[in-house]
Amino acid sequence: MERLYFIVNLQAKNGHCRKVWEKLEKEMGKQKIDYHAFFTEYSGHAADLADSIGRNEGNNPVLLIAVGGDGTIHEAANGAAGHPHLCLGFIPGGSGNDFSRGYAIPGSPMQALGLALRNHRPQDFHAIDAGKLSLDGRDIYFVNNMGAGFDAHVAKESNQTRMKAMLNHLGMGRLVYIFILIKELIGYQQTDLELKVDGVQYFYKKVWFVTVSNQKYYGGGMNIAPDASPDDGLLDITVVHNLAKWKLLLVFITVFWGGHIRFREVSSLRGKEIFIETERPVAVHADGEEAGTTPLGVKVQEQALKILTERQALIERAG
Ligand SMILES: Nc1ncnc2c1ncn2[C@@H]1O[C@H](COP(=O)(O)OP(=O)(O)OP(=O)(O)O)[C@@H](O)[C@H]1O
Repeated sequence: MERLYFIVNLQAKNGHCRKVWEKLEKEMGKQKIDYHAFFTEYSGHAADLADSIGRNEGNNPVLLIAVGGDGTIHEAANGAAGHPHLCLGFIPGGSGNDFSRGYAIPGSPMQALGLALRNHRPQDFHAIDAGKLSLDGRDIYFVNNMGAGFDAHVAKESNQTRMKAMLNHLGMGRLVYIFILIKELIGYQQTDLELKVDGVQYFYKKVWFVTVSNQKYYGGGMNIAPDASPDDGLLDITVVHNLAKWKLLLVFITVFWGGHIRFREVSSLRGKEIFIETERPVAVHADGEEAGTTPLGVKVQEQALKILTERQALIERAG
């Protein structure tokens, strides 16, 4: 049996995650589960905690569960990369929770705890790729996706707004992205973009944004990269360009079911190594967390992380 650790962001979903953790704690108390829990105290702390757990545990098998939102699993993955005996799990307690959607992890915290606590079969652990984003002299891993341009601008504004707290309080946290998107659409200036994918160059005019995805979901359930697979050794690129503002709203609606890829202003590419340069520096996010500005490089890291997932169970049930 693996040693069980939790990294908990009680601040996720504007503090709602505390309630999630209290329920988990109670259940584990009832079942007399042996575990260690650490609580994040600052932005970036989950990465430091995952890294020190990896170092302290030597070669012992460890199941490290991040409890929070996509930002928390993003940080935990950055700390866990390079510690192959760590397996990452996730219990959703944030507002977006795209990691659960994209990696077949239950969306209900109690069911996700059930997955963490049951007797695991080898096929419950799954090796996934990660993206390595290099910019401003730093390397950052992402597990879901990264984006540059309008989407990163919206992510940044959404994370900073007081509206997020209010909507989270009302149980409508996902709406914050939509409100901010409409608000920021009016003044945003598109930019020309140069993209290099596995050595091939592409140019796009008036680009709203470019995303690089390891799995399909993004921004709280939008199907931005319908064909992305987290274990194919490839990253899926989506460029939205040359689009009138009113049409961007139309395209945006279709992203929820992946219909946007049919528009001629949406280009889809796939590759292992990507360089992105823009006419002027634009905001960049990694898994929804602010990461800096363009230019940047991205490289797929094949099977960089091991995660606990229901993926195999879903495949078996479907088959
Ligand atoms: N003690 C803390 N105080 C302030 N911020 C923290 C603390 N611990 C973690 N954070 C930061 O909280 C931010 C948000 O966390 P997270 O993304 O997990 O939740 P969320 O934003 O509610 O969910 P989602 O990303 O799924 O919408 C992250 O940037 C993380 O670095």
